Amino acid sequence: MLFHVRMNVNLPASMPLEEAATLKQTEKDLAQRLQREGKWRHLWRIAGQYANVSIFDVDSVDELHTLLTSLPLFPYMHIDVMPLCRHPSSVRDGDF
Ligand SMILES: O=C(O)CC1=CCC(=O)O1
Repeated sequence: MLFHVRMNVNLPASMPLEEAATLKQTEKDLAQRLQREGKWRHLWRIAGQYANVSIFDVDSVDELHTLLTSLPLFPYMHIDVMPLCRHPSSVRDGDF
């Protein structure tokens, strides 16, 4: 199942820089592991914003929920999820 996910990150200004750096590094390590596993298929920065657009390929809504809520930055993100299905006019076979 494919999901389009938008994540807007909003770290509190009061957060110590070292704590923010550790959170970002932990997030990066997990995000890169999930990309290598094929779960996090696309990760794009939205230009000019501390936000990303991602495509996840997971087995269920529950798996997506577990994955998103386990992200180290989850407490500091606003997340919007859109489930995707195949467009009848698409020329791709789904393996993008
Ligand atoms: O910087 C972001 O958009 C939040 C984030 C998601 C994966 C990652 O490494 O950072």
